[in-house]
Amino acid sequence: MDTENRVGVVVVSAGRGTRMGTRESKQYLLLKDKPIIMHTLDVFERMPLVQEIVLVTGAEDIDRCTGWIKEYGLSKVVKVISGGSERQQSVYKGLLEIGTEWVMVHDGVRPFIEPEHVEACFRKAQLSGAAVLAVKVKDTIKQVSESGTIEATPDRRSLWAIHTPQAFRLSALKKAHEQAEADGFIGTDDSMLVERMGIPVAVVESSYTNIKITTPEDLEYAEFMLKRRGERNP
Ligand SMILES: Nc1ccn([C@@H]2O[C@H](COP(=O)(O)OP(=O)(O)OP(=O)(O)O)[C@@H](O)[C@H]2O)c(=O)n1
Ligand SMILES: C[C@](O)(CO)[C@H](O)COP(=O)(O)O
Repeated sequence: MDTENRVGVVVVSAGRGTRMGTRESKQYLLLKDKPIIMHTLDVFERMPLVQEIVLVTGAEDIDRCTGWIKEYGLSKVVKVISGGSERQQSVYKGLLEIGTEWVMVHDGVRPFIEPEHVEACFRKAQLSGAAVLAVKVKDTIKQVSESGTIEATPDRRSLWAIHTPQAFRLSALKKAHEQAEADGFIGTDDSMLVERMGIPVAVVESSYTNIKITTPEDLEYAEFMLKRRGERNP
């Protein structure tokens, strides 16, 4: 496969998981005896499209992650580095280690991403410059004031919940991060940084199962998802 058709992946895993409330950071909790982060890395490891993976983790977790990567035979993980205090800083540190023309950024705590959606996101980015996975919102979304009163009800037909991976030309994403840093701007995802550079970002439909494991009830759903996956691919 030529270099234009290969992509590097930054998997961010340096968060504390405060909303999960466990002593162990959520990305290292075991699902079917395997740390969540290893389930996530495994999806990208198996994709021919993926040339290299950079794992961004806590400084204190580098050694055990390196051990697991060997144990699970993840040959595409070329670097394990420490992240920053914000997700955005963790992503930027990962970008500095990527050597491919295209990059995808993925949350370490989204282990149920489907390879066909990863591929669709990358192909769309190659055509349009930048692309993210997302799902249409199912609820009615309200904008609520600090005092707890509804201020606005945006038209649901235009609302999407944004997922990862998010795919970009590496040079464009790096530039967007550097501009955000210079402006003191912190975004909750990478596409926000690219959008503010005036670059259009395409949205590709993902699956509702691509959850970000965030709060305790997500773990029960994750167990269910793994069981279902095991039954489908015994
Ligand atoms: N400084 C940070 C913060 C977050 N992340 C990663 O970004 C992803 C999405 O973040 P989130 O789910 O919010 O994770 P946490 O920040 O760990 O969770 P919380 O906000 O509940 O503390 C996770 O894989 C997390 O490890 C990161 O690499 N570096
Ligand atoms: C990048 C992201 O997963 C897209 O939904 C999300 O914005 C991460 O936000 P968090 O505050 O770190 O959970």
